[in-house]
Amino acid sequence: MVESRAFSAPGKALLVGGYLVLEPKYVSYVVALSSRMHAIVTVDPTCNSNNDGFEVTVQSSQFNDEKWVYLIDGSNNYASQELYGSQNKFIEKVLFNVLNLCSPDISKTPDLAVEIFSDAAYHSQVGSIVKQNKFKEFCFHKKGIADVPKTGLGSSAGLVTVLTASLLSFFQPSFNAQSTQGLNLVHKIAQVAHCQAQGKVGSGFDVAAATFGSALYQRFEPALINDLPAADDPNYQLALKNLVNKVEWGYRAEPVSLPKGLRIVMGDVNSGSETTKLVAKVNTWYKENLPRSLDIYKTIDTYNRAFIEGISDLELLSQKNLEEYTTLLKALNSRNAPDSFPAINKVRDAVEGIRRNFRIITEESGADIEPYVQTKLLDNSLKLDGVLTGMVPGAGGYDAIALVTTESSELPIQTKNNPNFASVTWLNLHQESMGILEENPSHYIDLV
Ligand SMILES: Nc1ncnc2c1ncn2[C@@H]1O[C@H](COP(=O)(O)OP(=O)(O)O)[C@@H](O)[C@H]1O
Ligand SMILES: C[C@@](O)(CCOP(=O)(O)OP(=O)(O)O)CC(=O)O
Repeated sequence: MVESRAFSAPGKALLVGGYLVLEPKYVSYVVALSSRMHAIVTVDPTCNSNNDGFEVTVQSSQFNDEKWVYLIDGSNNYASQELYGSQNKFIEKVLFNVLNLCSPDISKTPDLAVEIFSDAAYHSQVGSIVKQNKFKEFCFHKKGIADVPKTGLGSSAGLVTVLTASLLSFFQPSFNAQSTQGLNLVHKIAQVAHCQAQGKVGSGFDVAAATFGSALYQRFEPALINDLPAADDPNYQLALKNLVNKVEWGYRAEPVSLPKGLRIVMGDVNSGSETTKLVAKVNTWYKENLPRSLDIYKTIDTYNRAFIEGISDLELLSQKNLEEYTTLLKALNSRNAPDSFPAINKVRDAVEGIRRNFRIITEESGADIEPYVQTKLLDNSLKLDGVLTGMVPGAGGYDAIALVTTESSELPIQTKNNPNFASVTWLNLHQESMGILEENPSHYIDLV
């Protein structure tokens, strides 16, 4: 009998903690977004089209029907061979690590098919057409995945996370994406695969958000992944199993959620900044400017924590005194909020402090974290009705702005025909608390 299971995982925006989160001692606040990546794994237990091993076909029909077909013959630590010359490191590394963790018997493994879908906000929608059914809708592009501009919501982290969940659900049928154990398992494998595919160990906040949803995140020690043996080392499998099943990683992913009545609004500006280059420049600046750079990081950390506290104060107020909280939201909508509401001041002062210090780093390091055009855009955004605060998310740069606003702020309407916002596309999404979700596979068929 043909069987299917489906999973989805959210995109991300790092509101506070950029750069600092690369070190385990600093906390960050990452919001999971409603834009989700989806994977549907289908298996016909009687089907095996290749005598030399089993095949895993991963298809992204949204992106010009792109397809990657891997043959796994069990040799060389379950290394896979792509049969038609297409490369996708993210898929390859997920396969490699899931297979090494589960070490299936090749002769008894049927072929697997995985279909990937990504929600619209991950990519520019220019030139795409929408296909939908009663449950889902997706944009279909004429170009392949590498040629469609990204918006920076973490498509590769989402892909790696759902693909890991879907493959684990086949190799470990009792896999439960809602259990702590299931989530931790996906998280570790997805972090390993994502780092290997990227060729670097980032902080992993994007994979954490895809797995656990919105969170206060502190990273694991990078050595955990860096110290794994090479992929073709005979000890790889054992080392991976040990790392995943026995080692305590020590990361923090504590669920958070924006207080009710508030939402996140992402403005896509441009896809112009490369995170790796920005990080390299900031690292050089940091090393050359010690101990002053450490003081700047400590100051930013204090503001980061004040932001987190301010959001939590707002949450508490919404629970304890709904009347005052409702007045606060109304005041925000009519722009005469500040002074009388300490929680608003706390959040705003914190973000101002973070931005001020990143502008110093921008000037001194040459890394355009908050370049002048973004400063202007953010300052103009803060003048709109319903905006609590705003920042350049993640590594910053020219890519995007993130605003925390009231639910009724209607920014697209407020900024229509306003030349100050001509460069901004408001993305249609909201904050989401949940990370990986198991979905109904029948919701992805008959898209027209
Ligand atoms: N829907 C998809 N189907 C297949 N591969 C995808 C998909 N979305 C993302 N990817 C993979 O992730 C890569 C983009 O990753 P990356 O450059 O890290 O961008 P991002 O910042 O969005 O994660 C793509 O080139 C592709 O290999
Ligand atoms: C600098 C960073 O702390 C944050 C980067 O955040 P982005 O959201 O800009 O990331 P990408 O999607 O990888 O471009 C690096 C890190 O945490 O890995």
